[in-house]
Amino acid sequence: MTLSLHELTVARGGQPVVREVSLYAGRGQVSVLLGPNGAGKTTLLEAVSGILPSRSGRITLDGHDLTGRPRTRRARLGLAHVEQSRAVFATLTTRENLLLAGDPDRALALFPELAPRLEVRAGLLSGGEQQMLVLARAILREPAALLLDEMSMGLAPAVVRRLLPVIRALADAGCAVLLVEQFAHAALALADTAYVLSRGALTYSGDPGPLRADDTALRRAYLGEDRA
Ligand SMILES: Nc1ncnc2c1ncn2[C@@H]1O[C@H](COP(=O)(O)OP(=O)(O)OP(=O)(O)O)[C@@H](O)[C@H]1O
Repeated sequence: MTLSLHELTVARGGQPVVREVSLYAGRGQVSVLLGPNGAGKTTLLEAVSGILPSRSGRITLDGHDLTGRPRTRRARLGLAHVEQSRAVFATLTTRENLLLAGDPDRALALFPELAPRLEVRAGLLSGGEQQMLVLARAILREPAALLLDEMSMGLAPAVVRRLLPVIRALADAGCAVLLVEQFAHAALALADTAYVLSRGALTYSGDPGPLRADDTALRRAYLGEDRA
């Protein structure tokens, strides 16, 4: 499945905060969306999954037009969104949280760390364990495309290093992953394609190589000095 945005514009409080953004997240690929705070990354993901309406432009998933469709319809077509809020059912156990999405054993194959925590209420898990749970729940639903918003926020670098290969493996299994990340270097190391958003518009699209190789290129894109 390919997730495709064509000249997507999204407004917040009457102001466009994502402006005519076109990007592709291909099947089997990790596409990374970087950019400074307030650039519009979360807004863009929320418009793609249907939390927010888009003002103009088009969103398609493998040719199916998602634009204007309700969130549930987008999810049924295979689009999953792991939000920044890292929402788990806090009063349910880890096992119960997993059962709502699929077979807990499959989740444990991805994250064996959760095995001793199965009977613990999800609200009592550490931040890293909660993120594993949230990711496992999304993966159990076998999404065609997965949007990940700041998965690593507030987590120790060692935990982030643990999560990123799982994302890579998910893409290798055929999922189209669109990853919003603060840890630019770690995300770029994983990426097949990179996009940089600055003040609502794309300033870089394509090969992550130049951004990996040269901090100046990344900084210029963040500052909006390179219009793609
Ligand atoms: N609920 C809201 N109402 C009005 N404006 C908002 C709202 N949420 C965010 N904004 C504004 O929209 C713009 C984009 O914010 P957004 O959260 O999408 O950026 P971001 O790139 O995800 O940043 P961050 O990395 O800080 O999460 C910002 O200028 C922000 O102030």
